[in-house]
Amino acid sequence: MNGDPVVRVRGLRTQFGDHVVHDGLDLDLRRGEILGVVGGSGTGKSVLLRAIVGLEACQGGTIEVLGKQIGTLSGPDRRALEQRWGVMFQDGALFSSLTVRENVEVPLKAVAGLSDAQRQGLAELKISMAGLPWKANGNYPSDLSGGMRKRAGLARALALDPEIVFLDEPTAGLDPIGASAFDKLIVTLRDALNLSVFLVTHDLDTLHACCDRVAVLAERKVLATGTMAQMLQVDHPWVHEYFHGPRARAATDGIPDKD
Ligand SMILES: Nc1ncnc2c1ncn2[C@@H]1O[C@H](COP(=O)(O)OP(=O)(O)OP(=O)(O)O)[C@@H](O)[C@H]1O
Repeated sequence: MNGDPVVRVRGLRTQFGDHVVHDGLDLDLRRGEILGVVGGSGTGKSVLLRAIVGLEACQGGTIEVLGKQIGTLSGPDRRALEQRWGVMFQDGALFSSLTVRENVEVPLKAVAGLSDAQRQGLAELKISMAGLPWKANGNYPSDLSGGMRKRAGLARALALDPEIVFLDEPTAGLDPIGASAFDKLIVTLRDALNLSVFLVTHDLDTLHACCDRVAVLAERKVLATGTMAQMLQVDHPWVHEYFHGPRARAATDGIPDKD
């Protein structure tokens, strides 16, 4: 990991009507890191993710991804940049009428020159990298458990060999064993594929197991960033309660600090 940011957000402002979600928000995602983005419900974690990938309009500030400023790119440049990241939305956002393999093939259709067989082969590879069994290729999303649907969403996010992966609450709704397996998968894939990972979560276990740094959203901005150990020193009521509360103590029990 080095200090070179692959995502650089400065002075971001987003709002819906009169409701200002972010105001003067600054954030970096460094190359090769797993950054956990936390905050209370409604603090704008998902809106931030969507703004970075260009799915949400911004009312101020700048967002650079891989050195390119989102919002100033021509159509072809924008599409080329979009191929360098993958997004896993909270519910997987899979097409219900397509099999898992067909879902993963969707982004691959943007790649010119791939035969049907090559596209299928690549999709099957990503599905297996996401830890799904072979037979899942032909399953429809409705045939899958919640955890398997998340893995299918992850396979689709990996389809184009991205440099950055955005994960929106990847362990929400999973049982603790499934969540822990997913945490390990994220770290394994980051290491194997040299990914930079922007990970929105409420899950303290995930923060401990995966994240190199944490960014806390509160009061419409990023209030604090740092390692888990540094978060314990932050003197702010919400941050203190989150990182020192009973759930935090349960999550840290027996787990050594990352640093
Ligand atoms: N399309 C929209 N129109 C109006 N308001 C919106 C829209 N999308 C999000 N919001 C509002 O923006 C705020 C931030 O939403 P967001 O989904 O980013 O929160 P969050 O931090 O991800 O919350 P949670 O942890 O509960 O998922 C919320 O108040 C939400 O109601």
